[in-house]
Amino acid sequence: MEKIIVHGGNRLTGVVHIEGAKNAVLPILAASILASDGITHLANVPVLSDVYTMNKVLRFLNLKVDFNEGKREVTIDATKQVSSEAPFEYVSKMRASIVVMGPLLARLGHARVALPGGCAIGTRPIDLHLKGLEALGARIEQHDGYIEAFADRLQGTHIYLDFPSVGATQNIMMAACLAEGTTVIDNVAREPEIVDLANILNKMGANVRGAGTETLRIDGVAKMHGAEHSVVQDRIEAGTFMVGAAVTHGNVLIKDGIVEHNKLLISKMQEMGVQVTEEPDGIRVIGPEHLEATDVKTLPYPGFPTDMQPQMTVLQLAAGGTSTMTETVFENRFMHLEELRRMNAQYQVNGRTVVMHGPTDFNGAEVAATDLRAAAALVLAGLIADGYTQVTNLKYLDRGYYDFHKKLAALGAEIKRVSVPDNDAVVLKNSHVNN
Ligand SMILES: CC(=O)N[C@H]1[C@@H](OP(=O)(O)OP(=O)(O)OC[C@H]2O[C@@H](n3ccc(=O)[nH]c3=O)[C@H](O)[C@@H]2O)O[C@H](CO)[C@@H](O)[C@@H]1O
Ligand SMILES: C=C(OP(=O)(O)O)C(=O)O
Repeated sequence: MEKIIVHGGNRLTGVVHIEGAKNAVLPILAASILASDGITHLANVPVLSDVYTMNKVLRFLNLKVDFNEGKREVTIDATKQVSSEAPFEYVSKMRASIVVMGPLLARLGHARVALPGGCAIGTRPIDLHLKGLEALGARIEQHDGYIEAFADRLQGTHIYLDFPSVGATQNIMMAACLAEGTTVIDNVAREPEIVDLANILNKMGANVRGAGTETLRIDGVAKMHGAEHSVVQDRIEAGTFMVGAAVTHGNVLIKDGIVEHNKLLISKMQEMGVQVTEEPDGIRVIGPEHLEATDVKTLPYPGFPTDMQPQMTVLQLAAGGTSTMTETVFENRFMHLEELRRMNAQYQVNGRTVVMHGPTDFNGAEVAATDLRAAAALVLAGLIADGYTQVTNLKYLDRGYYDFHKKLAALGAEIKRVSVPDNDAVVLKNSHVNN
């Protein structure tokens, strides 16, 4: 078992480099299925376990995938016969593999993909993905835990999404690229990762307009080819380090940080007294001595991102007074709070809202991550806790953060990652544990 052990109390200072976005590269890797001609070259690919999983899915589908981790580059050859089945073994590891469905269906007229199921943060149905593909003319069947979709050639149409789902938008837009005629999709997701996907699709020969707005218009083309693309910066990794700087009273430059992508986070942090300024080479975050309370509600982009919610609650708990967080995107994304309670957090959950009472004197404790962003939040709390915090279940952290502990150590945190036999206790010099 691996653990991160952090000793709280150090300010974060310096410069941090941010990787390419997990949530952009996963659908982009799936998009490479559409290239029946030529090679796709991706740069700024983050070295994450989710990327390895998506690469395995693509290899299973008979694509040739080479990942040069040192250079952060992936090349994909999808010109050979592509297979149409993504089995449970992979899809169960990572829900995002469902986005191979649209490209497979569009290219092959058939896709058989294991049902992804839910995860710790919610039930996560895919009804909107399927409704969209059906509207494009696909026949959908569900049996033995698999979704199977068939279509001779998809037909362009007008689709209204009941909710701006990120995954549904991606699946439907990729399917529509090779459909006959024009597809208009209303109420789509507007995340920067959608814009990044549209950008590479267009480089691959597709005709997608409106990415970043509520309506996408896609004129179908007969064939697509490989392209070169550099993945957009990870706004959630950037936001996580911004919170780290703020909560430790630190002073950190998020190298090449994109203000536009984190507007709501920045405005909430400023409301709390954090200094956030745009500089020529990135975003500088300076944490105040005393943080003010604030109320936050998660919403689809450009609203406050649910993927920053757990990290933000650590900042709110550190602030003086009563703060609230309302989670509207996922129904079960407060599991990190139970672990933070073990570190002395005081709060009540009322339905989708948590009411937090700060400032919290966090105590170091042994805590377990329940999901990806929960893992990051627990490490952030450890940075300001009295004594030692041990965070386990790091497989979640590795889905979305590359060398998280090393980047924090480079900014001045006292932190290390250790490997211990499963039944061995690590003895810590922690006054709270020992007393
Ligand atoms: C790989 C990736 O990019 N993951 C992101 C993506 O996930 P993902 O694409 O799964 O998120 P969605 O936007 O689809 O889901 C948002 C909400 O809509 C619901 N829903 C979604 C589809 C559907 O067919 N029916 C339905 O009810 C979900 O259960 C959830 O409650 O967007 C989320 C919301 O910003 C982020 O938290 C995830 O990090
Ligand atoms: C919820 C997340 O990812 P996924 O949709 O891949 O589970 C996330 O990145 O916080």
